[in-house]
Amino acid sequence: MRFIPTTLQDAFLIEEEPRTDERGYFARSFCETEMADAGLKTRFVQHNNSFNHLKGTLRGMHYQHAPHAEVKVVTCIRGSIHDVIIDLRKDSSTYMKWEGFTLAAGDHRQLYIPEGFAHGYLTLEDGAAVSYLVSTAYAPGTEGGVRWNDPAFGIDWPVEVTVISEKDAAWPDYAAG
Ligand SMILES: Cc1cn([C@H]2C[C@H](O)[C@@H](COP(=O)(O)OP(=O)(O)O[C@H]3O[C@@H](C)C(=O)[C@@H](O)[C@H]3O)O2)c(=O)[nH]c1=O
Repeated sequence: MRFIPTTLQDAFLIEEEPRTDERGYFARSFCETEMADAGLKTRFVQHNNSFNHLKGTLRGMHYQHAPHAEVKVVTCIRGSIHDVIIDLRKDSSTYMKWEGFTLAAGDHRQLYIPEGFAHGYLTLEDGAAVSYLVSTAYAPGTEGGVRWNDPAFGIDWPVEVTVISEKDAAWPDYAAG
């Protein structure tokens, strides 16, 4: 596995290193030893899947407040998505910065998202599916969100947002502290 720094402190792209032969390939997508050596979290308590009928579906931007903050490791397992993370850690050198990544089925890439980040994604094609590990149990009362088009961040989305939940369309403007 390769751990590629992003522009955001402590967030990484994880690249698998497939070994190919006439049958296809073998690749490690999770390795406790390699991830611990890279300083990453290795204990996860949920493995979630989400499927989206249509291109232009946006989910996010979500986080859980401390002490329920989550590390997430996100993979696109069908189609492709544009995945965006925002660093909301006030003590971070990259506080309030965001970065977007295209993830596609079969690209051998995962996005490692630290605690204290908001996370969301936009589907780039119909039928896109996402699979992700989370390090902390779902705690609905502790959920927070940033609206996808909040001017405080000015996130650049590559396709039009056409499907979004009422909850995600209504997150209030971010109050920077
Ligand atoms: C996230 C989650 C939701 N649910 C329920 C609540 C609700 O009835 C239904 C759908 O929930 P949501 O609308 O919040 O699902 P969704 O918008 O897909 O939420 C997810 O978005 C992405 C971007 C993330 O980063 C995830 O952490 C998670 O917040 O599933 C669970 O039971 N367990 C869970 O862990």
